[in-house]
Amino acid sequence: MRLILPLPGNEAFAQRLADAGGWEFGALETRRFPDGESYVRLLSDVAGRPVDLVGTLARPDEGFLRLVFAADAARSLGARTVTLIAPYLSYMRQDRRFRAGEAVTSRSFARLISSSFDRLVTVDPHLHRYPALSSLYSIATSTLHAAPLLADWIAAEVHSPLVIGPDEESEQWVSAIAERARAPWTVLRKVRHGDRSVDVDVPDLSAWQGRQPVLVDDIASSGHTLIEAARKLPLQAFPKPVIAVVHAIFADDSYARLRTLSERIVSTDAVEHESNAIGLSSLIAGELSVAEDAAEQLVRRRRPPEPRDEVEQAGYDSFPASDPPPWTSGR
Ligand SMILES: O=P(O)(O)OC[C@H]1O[C@H](OP(=O)(O)OP(=O)(O)O)[C@H](O)[C@@H]1O
Repeated sequence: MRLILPLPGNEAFAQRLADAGGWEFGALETRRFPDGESYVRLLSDVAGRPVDLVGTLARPDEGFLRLVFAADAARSLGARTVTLIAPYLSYMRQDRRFRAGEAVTSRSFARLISSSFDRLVTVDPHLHRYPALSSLYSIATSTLHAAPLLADWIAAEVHSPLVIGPDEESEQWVSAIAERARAPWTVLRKVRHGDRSVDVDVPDLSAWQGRQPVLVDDIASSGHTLIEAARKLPLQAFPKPVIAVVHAIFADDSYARLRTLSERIVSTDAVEHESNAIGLSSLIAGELSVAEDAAEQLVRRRRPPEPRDEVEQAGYDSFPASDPPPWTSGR
């Protein structure tokens, strides 16, 4: 049976995923040594099983090493496959060198993840200049889409909506949501000047007067794109917009600011946030169930297991492990 293992902070989502698929919900122990290094211990038997590490990657720098340590531990303890379930995939926006000398972090991050996992499952990654995750990641990838769920939420909750995307690049995504929600749609024009600096230009929307604007976006990061758009819509005598996003990062005080500028804010649970109203666990569980065989075939080409080291040969590679592990004492 699949084993769902949550990274710290992802327990609630992982539990919903395990429940949706009828899979075992496992546990990891993590802590910091006094010197700041990470300690990771798997508390569930992984040998011979497909193991799914669940960790949304908002604020990835904080937990990245323990994610890799957990994956490598699962692999060296005999997991059949090790999958990363990252409902939000980080480091997708620095997809080229915008200025001389910059690190193209999307490539480096993909290489690091690909070296520890067999497979990646994610939802609406910010694929702007990459055609697909497979052009970036060297492991099996599944890209899932929240657009139908957003559309169904809009159709059920908003009377007479007008679906609005923040920039011209969102046109395809926004039109698909609007079509399913049986609503008209349009896009605004956005120019980004910096991390927290964007201009949003609202074209003449008078043809849709009387409708409830619904701003949709893939990510609310600094929140400034949505803040600018929400500030400007009432200038054309529209009511405050409803806002629906996939990835609710909402850095700094952007959520509080947006609440004053909007009628309602909702998000998927890809990133845990108080605005979460649209669950993704069934979508992901469906993908894991349907694609299980195909995915396992794809990952057969995984590299051979790492050589067992001396500590493992001393007898601590089988479950349950001795408690406490002697080599961690005295640190
Ligand atoms: O909350 P914010 O900090 O404003 O960021 C969110 C916005 O940024 C992204 O696009 P981006 O402007 O990076 O454009 P891109 O499509 O060129 O990557 C994303 O699609 C959102 O529209």
